[in-house]
Amino acid sequence: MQCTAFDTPQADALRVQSDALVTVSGEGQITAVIARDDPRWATERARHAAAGSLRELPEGSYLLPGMVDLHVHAPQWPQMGKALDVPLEAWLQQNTFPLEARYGDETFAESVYRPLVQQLLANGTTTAMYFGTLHDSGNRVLAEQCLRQGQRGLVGRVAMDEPSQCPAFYRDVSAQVAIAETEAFIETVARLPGNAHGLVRPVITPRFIPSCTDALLEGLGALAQRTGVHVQTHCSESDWAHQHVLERTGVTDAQALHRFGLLTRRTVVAHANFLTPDDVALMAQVGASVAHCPLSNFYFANSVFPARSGHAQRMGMGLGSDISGGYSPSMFDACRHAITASYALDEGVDPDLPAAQRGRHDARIDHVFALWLATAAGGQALDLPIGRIEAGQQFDAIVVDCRTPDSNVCVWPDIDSPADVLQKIIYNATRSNVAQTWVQGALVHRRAAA
Ligand SMILES: Nc1nc2[nH]cnc2c(=O)[nH]1
Repeated sequence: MQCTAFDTPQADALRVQSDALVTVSGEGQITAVIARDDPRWATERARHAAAGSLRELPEGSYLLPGMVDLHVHAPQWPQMGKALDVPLEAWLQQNTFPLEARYGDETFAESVYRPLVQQLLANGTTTAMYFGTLHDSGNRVLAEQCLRQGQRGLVGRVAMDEPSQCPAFYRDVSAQVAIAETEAFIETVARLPGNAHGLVRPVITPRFIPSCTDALLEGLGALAQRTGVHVQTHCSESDWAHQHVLERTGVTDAQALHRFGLLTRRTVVAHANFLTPDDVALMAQVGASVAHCPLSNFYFANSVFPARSGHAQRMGMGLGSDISGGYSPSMFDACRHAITASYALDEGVDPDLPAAQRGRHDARIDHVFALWLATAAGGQALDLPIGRIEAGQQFDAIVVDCRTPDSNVCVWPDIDSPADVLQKIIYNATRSNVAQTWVQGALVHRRAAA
């Protein structure tokens, strides 16, 4: 592909590769990114042009790494954009558990998961880490939809067995059953037809400590240690959730998860707003990561996740939409919310306080950091070679077209530098700018012609 590519190899480093040739193997791996002034550029371009394998992006279109959404509740898709006026603990019981309980019905699961995967691809999300439900059949439908539509998916069979927190209609009958079914789902995913390259992966998924018994957490921790598969859960999300775990276990979420064997290099904990300094050090030491969900944090988390300081302390992190605690499927929106949230944390929000006491300074992140969170950092969190446009990475990428007639990204070529264009993309791109979505070298979504 002959294109101008933007990516962020590090948190504060934007890389612009202008008019480069990105070459991709038959297996979908980037084999080289050849700069315009490299002597190989002309010969490689001519070779691909003669073979009919050259794609040239038009003026005004740019290549970006595909978006990595580290936290999506797939069964909550029908609930996106509503029911956000109650606190987390009420929202779970009143709205979310009754909806999630329906996914034993495969037809219903298909009617939700097919458009979900389609819409996320259309928004530029090439990798999603999904919470499913308790139901083997529904979770299999989700994994199959990822495979069929070509999305990189990490799919978790949710485990939750604590009777005081989970209603009888949506609860594992025992820790043993939840552990056995999680293990069976790991096998199911490995054996899915068409999944030989591991495009879809299973995830061990205790919902969060309040909804799991110690026996379940211990069993899933042992399974994580034995299999090495990814782990996802929620951690210290809100005042209520954080206090609940402190009272029940005597330690913080992160420390309890560690004791249970659930904090690994391949663990992603969502939210994590109330991590203590010791928790951050523990996360960094283990190599576990946070799915920063800036939008849903405004509704449920009572605070802003301090991404800048967590990164300074070498803790892994990426971005999550947290559908449907977050109401937007767009990772461009997640980038914007992450930036806005960081400004709110930095400046503070209560005008009655003196300026010096209002905020937590040095908390701001910018659009480059936000793009890094949504791409390279997400890939690093998942321990997968995705998120950058360079040799050795998978060709998971999106083409952003700034000249589509309904674009909110307005570029003036004689005023805007390439870095300005990228900034405008992060602030103003919508789904209508996502012209193409590529996963592992395959074109998996193309915007419909206007
Ligand atoms: N945001 C969010 N937090 C949770 N904590 C436990 N379950 C959930 C969930 O579904 N969404």
